[in-house]
Amino acid sequence: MDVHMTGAIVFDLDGTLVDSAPDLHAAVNRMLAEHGALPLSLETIIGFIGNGIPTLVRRVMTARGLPSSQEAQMIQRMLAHYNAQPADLSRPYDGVVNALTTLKQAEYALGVCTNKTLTPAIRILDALDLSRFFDVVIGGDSLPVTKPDPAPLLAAFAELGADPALYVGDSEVDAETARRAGIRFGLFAGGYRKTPVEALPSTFVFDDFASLPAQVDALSPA
Ligand SMILES: O=C(O)COP(=O)(O)O
Ligand SMILES: [Mg+2]
Repeated sequence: MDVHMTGAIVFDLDGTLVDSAPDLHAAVNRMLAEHGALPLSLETIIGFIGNGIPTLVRRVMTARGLPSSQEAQMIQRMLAHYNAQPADLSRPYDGVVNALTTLKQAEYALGVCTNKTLTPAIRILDALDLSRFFDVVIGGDSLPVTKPDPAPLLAAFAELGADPALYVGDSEVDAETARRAGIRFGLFAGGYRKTPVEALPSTFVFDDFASLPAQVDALSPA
């Protein structure tokens, strides 16, 4: 990889670096069971991921017809369940560790910008031995606003202090965030997106992390 290419790359977490839906699903169903409500399927929960845990809980409550007066308490219970077991079932996608290793060796500064609450985000990165790659992690509660507002992504790049080369994410929210931030976007097609890839603005699309370093190398200098 050419030295002149080196800059900063920021990654989304859920559905991009890590297949985290199984632990979110388990925590949701533990929370629902406490309230005497029926469980929801993994597929349903995947459709609710992308805008952070408070929004996930609101979507779950709507699906189960639970009164919004219980919202604050349910968000608190969800966080308690999820923080206790954030990475029992979650795994990095194939090729993620090798791709991060290659990009780090090429002296890219790497960061994470997720809408997931910061505490479980850091616990997951630690549990899956991914924290060592990242110099900054911005969570859904790090700033007063969340993605698709561009502020969290711009804050991640500002902390990294290198030229923004690329944002990598899996969802509609990520594509919109990159567009509003004016930063190139690599769309991982293997995550939790609901829209066809053609409908989302991206610099490139990839479905295998083994191909990511070469895609980054092919970009013009940041
Ligand atoms: O927690 C969510 O809902 C989404 O998290 P993400 O921004 O890492 O995809
Ligand atoms: Mg995501």
